[in-house]
Amino acid sequence: MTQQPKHAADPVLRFDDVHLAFGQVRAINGVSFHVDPDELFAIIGPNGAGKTSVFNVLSGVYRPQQGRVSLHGTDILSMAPPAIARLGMARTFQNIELFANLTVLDNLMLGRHQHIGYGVFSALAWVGRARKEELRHRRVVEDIIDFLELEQWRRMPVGLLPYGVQKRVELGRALAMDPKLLLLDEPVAGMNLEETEDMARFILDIREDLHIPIIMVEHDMGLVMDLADRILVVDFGTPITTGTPTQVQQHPDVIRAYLGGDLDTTPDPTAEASGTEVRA
Ligand SMILES: Nc1ncnc2c1ncn2[C@@H]1O[C@H](COP(=O)(O)OP(=O)(O)OP(=O)(O)O)[C@@H](O)[C@H]1O
Repeated sequence: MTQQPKHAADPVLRFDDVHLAFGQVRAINGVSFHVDPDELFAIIGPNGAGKTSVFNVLSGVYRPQQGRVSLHGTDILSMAPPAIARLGMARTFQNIELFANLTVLDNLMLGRHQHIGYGVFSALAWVGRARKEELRHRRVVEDIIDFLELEQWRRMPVGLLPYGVQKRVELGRALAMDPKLLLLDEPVAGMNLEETEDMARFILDIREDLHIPIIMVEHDMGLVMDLADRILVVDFGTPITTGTPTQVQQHPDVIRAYLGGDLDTTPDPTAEASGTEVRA
């Protein structure tokens, strides 16, 4: 995996006054934020608030009617999803999107080839070079397997693995793309407590050891408050506030938008999963 230098620099991402509507539905209504190098930035909001729409704009799936979005200074709004991915925007999904019949190793290799690979013609013309490239990709993938502690499952078809491990493989596939910015869409949804704790540790390691900035959309408020440097709160597509976890938790509009009550982040002892959903 490419280690990215730690430096105080321009934001990695600028998302500036973006508007996206589907007919009468304003999915994103004047949202602006930036992500700094090494930052773990979270986006929270009730169901239908527009969080996934922001990710779909970032990965080129949705094209907004208004606004500017740039990754390391490059305008991405006119680019197609594969080009944005090649630029370094890697994503995991709410619902796992892996090849269930392929092994962990093959899923990760595919993730790498899809976005970085060499063409058939270079393979024919430069057999030696292509082989070297292949070995290099293989080493990167092996590093990711070590990093995410996936050794014991490396030769197993992904479809046979426990849910939490499949989510980890998906994270690995995103890492295989050498991301400049990692988008995590509900990384712990549906996980039990142990799986959630494992995932939290890997997310922190990605930021601290690999220095890859992250945007995370997540409903588990305990996790968000523990991990995020800053949080953007949206409701009905409209930004409510951006701030540190403490600032956000105390913001009256945030409390109102969520519940008309407390933004409770203490674990629910009756909950089976990680149990830190926002509760009334
Ligand atoms: N392709 C689409 N066509 C029509 N409406 C859409 C489309 N995508 C999103 N929307 C609408 O935009 C709004 C925001 O949806 P979005 O999925 O971004 O919310 P969300 O915050 O991610 O919700 P959740 O937490 O439930 O995943 C919703 O009203 C949704 O129905």
